[in-house]
Amino acid sequence: MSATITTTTEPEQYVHYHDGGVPGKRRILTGKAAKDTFNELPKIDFRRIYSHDINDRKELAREVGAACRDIGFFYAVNHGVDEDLLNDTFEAVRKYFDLPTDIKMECHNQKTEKFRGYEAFLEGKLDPNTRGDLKEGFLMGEDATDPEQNRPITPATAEPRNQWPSHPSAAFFRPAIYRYYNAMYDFSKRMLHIFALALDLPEDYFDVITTHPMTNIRAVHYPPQEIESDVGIGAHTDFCWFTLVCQSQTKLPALEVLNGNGIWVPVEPARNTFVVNVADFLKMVTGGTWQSTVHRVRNMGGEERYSMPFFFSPNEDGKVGVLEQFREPGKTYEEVVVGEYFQRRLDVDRTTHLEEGEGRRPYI
Ligand SMILES: O=C(O)CCC(=O)C(=O)O
Ligand SMILES: [Fe+2]
Repeated sequence: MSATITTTTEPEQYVHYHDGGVPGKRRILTGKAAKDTFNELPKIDFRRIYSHDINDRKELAREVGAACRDIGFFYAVNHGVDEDLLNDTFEAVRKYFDLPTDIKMECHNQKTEKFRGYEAFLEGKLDPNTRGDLKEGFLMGEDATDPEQNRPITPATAEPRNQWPSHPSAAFFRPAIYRYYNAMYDFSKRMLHIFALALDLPEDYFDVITTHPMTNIRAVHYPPQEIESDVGIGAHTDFCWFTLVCQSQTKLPALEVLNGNGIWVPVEPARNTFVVNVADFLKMVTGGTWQSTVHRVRNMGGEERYSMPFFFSPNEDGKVGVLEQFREPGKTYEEVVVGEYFQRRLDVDRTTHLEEGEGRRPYI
């Protein structure tokens, strides 16, 4: 005779996401199985980034380092970028998205290899399980032919990369975006020093591969979503050193960050505050010790939402590899060419944009 032992096991549940076209999943852990993870983002006071005293900058870096390791996201308060400039940029972004579709479509992003220009509703599809991202956007970035930048890029090219609307009713947009771009660029250069300090490296350690950074602003408009299964932007990681997000003041949070237990943690909108997140290249150099944390947007609060992420990357022809201090003996490590990795990730996004296409335009 044998006794029958029955055990009941809870069905395992997972959160699914796409990381540059590569599907990933994370088990949802609750009760006793739950790990020690974060349930909110720390607020870090960035006044110290402007201090002439290295000890102040190092103290700031310690707080930043802990957030990068444990969360991959934090709020930067007292960042020093002019609040009126940020408000004016939001106003310009709002006005731009209110323009007639044909004026926006003049700069349709499928006309450029680097996806610059206007992206229409549902054309983006970062999570293939959705009907597309419920957002419209405008992407610009490093371009040696735009005089407002007045900076060379690598590899040197005189080919334009950005597209700008030519209609007089949109003339306000380009200067407004450039004021924001140049302010965020300067702040990002300082920010990179803090990340280097947080890794116990000299402040300028990453500067040699960030002399001509790849950069992007994506201005985004998320209408209120009515269908529970929709997303504003599907779950993903960012492919840059780090991202600075300015978001408009909606009553309910819309940006969400995935924690170690597979729970989406809301990012509360806070006035004059940047949301900062570690992205793939910082994860790479730290051998994964810092997290490039998965995030998404769901705009369920019934209000229009606008955001203006600034993505800051190394030089296009730079190479990144795991830093000495994170290498394990006997293991071999390969370097990644920044521009190649970047373009691979961008191409995945661009082809998912082109899937079965009602109203979708071919890449020209
Ligand atoms: O709109 C946001 O708050 C974040 C957008 C985002 O994650 C992205 O554009 O990569
Ligand atoms: Fe993102």
